[in-house]
Amino acid sequence: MLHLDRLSVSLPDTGPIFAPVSLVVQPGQVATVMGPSGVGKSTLLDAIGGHLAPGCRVHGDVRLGERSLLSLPAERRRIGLLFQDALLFPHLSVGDNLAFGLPARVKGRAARRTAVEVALAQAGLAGFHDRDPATLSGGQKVRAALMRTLLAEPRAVLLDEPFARLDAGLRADIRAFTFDHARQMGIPVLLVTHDAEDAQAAAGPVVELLAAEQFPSGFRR
Ligand SMILES: Nc1ncnc2c1ncn2[C@@H]1O[C@H](COP(=O)(O)OP(=O)(O)OP(=O)(O)O)[C@@H](O)[C@H]1O
Repeated sequence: MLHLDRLSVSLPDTGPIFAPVSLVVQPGQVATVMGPSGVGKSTLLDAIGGHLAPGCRVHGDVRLGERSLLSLPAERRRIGLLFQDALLFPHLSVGDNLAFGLPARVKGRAARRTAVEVALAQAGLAGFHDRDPATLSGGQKVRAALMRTLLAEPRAVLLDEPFARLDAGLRADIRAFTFDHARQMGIPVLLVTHDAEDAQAAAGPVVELLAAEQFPSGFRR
């Protein structure tokens, strides 16, 4: 279970930028965060993943199970991330991108290659191991990047508008593919989107981030 408990973020020179948000995401559930552009949705995900810029401060708490994540560095939180941009490392082949996500305990060239080939096949990308990521279509890139994220066996996944660049028909397919895979892993998923159809398809709780100034005073700590 991913639990946001009155979570907000201060930037280096500001008070909290959005009103505190509380949310429980159960394993296998996809929750949605919506809100106007610039309100702080990506910043919220950065706070959960441990990727805030120096000088930013987190208010409230983020727990995975019973454990607060806030004292852990990003690499120990085991939170998977999937963004709209920079989905794949351009200097690595598609297969090596997926291998990058594999945990160290999958040892040996052959075992790692097999794990990657299985994931590529699951993503409908059999035979794509040696392809340059630049040659993939938008939907193929999202599927490959999702598999890289899931191969790392994350304990929760954060999705920051990963479908935004896809056209409408493809978007529904890739969205279903993403949610199905995340649900199969039985982990909590948090989706940032501007699209009400994304939120409907996610079928989990929806929270709307409000700018802090819309929130009654007395919140600043
Ligand atoms: N490290 C930082 N230093 C200063 N300001 C920052 C920093 N990171 C984010 N911001 C600012 O914080 C605010 C929230 O940005 P964020 O990208 O989280 O919004 P968003 O809701 O995800 O927007 P969009 O929907 O347009 O992607 C913006 O005003 C942004 O410029």
